[in-house]
Amino acid sequence: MTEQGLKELRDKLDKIDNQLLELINERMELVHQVGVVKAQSGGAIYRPEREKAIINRLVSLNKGGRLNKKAIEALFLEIFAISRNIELPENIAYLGPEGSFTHQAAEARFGAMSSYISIGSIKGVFREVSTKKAKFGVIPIENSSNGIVSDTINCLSSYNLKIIAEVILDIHHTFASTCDKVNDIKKIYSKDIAFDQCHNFLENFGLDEIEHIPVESTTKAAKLALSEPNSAAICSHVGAKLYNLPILFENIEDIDNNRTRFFIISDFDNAPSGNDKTSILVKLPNTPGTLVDFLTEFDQEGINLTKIKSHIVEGVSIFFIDFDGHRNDENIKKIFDKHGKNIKFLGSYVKEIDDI
Ligand SMILES: C=C(O[C@@H]1C=C(C(=O)O)C=C[C@H]1O)C(=O)O
Repeated sequence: MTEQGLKELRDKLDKIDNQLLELINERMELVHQVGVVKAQSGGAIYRPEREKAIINRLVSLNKGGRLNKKAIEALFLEIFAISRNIELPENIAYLGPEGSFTHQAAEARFGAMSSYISIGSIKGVFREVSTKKAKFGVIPIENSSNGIVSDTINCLSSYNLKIIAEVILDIHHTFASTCDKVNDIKKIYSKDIAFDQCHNFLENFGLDEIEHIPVESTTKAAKLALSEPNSAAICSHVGAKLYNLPILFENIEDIDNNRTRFFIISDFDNAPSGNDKTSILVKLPNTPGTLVDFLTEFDQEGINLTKIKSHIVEGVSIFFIDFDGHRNDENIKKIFDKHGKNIKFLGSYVKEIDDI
């Protein structure tokens, strides 16, 4: 391509950017007006079901262009996040530290312009949202290799907050160190579950015999590995970058679909989107057949169960259950009417995935 050809293309791009800027500003003006209506009526700013409907509509409209679904989603989620900040700037508390996978999940949904507060414990995140220091909280609920996160279930049981969205993140670990040679590494820092998830890698490189030091987070592991000679960290790409720790190997996890599901919690209920999931906690009498009877009712009402996990909270056995549909659906209402006293409703939210 000639210099002239390149200049012409760039001139065209500049024109399109000018139009985009004008259109986005026009959009933000309307968003501001929506914000004023919401402020008058006390309506929730974040409407995940509306955002999902917009993305679905745009994806189905998009025939033949170069943008795929993932690109449309990434573009518009960022626009929505900026929109919400124009309606009302809001804080997001996440399970830290900075650079944690939960931080990544939070940024995937709330974009670059939101204000984030890193909190050291899951309970702390619930507290921030309950006391209204943050409008939203982001916490992990389960990982495909390590199962359910007990602290999150305990807090969902004891706090009166709602799950308003789920976020699924592919979890990749990196092996990072200031050492050039793997043989020079004498100790490895990481979070306990990350060691478990990278067992094959450690064995293949003869790193399973050296000292493994579990610390609270993979970000802290990166920080420690930077300051100590002959050490390494198993951490996220973002964590290594945060401390400028050289990455020796990427994607060292044993299974390639290592995923974590996160919940976004807040203080309001979502309207139905047409493709929702509902989560509940159920406490049933400890007598034979009660669980089977309870689950049979879902079958009779044609409700598709997607997850059931038993869990002990303060010595009492409870069940964490996910199923398709919204709390306002007629068949789901029937279950709540009948078993309301045994059920704690945790939230109905846009379904991102069947199961992890
Ligand atoms: C503008 C609104 O508020 C938020 C921003 C949206 C947007 O930018 O389109 C959509 C849903 C809400 O999360 C709205 O509710 O319509």
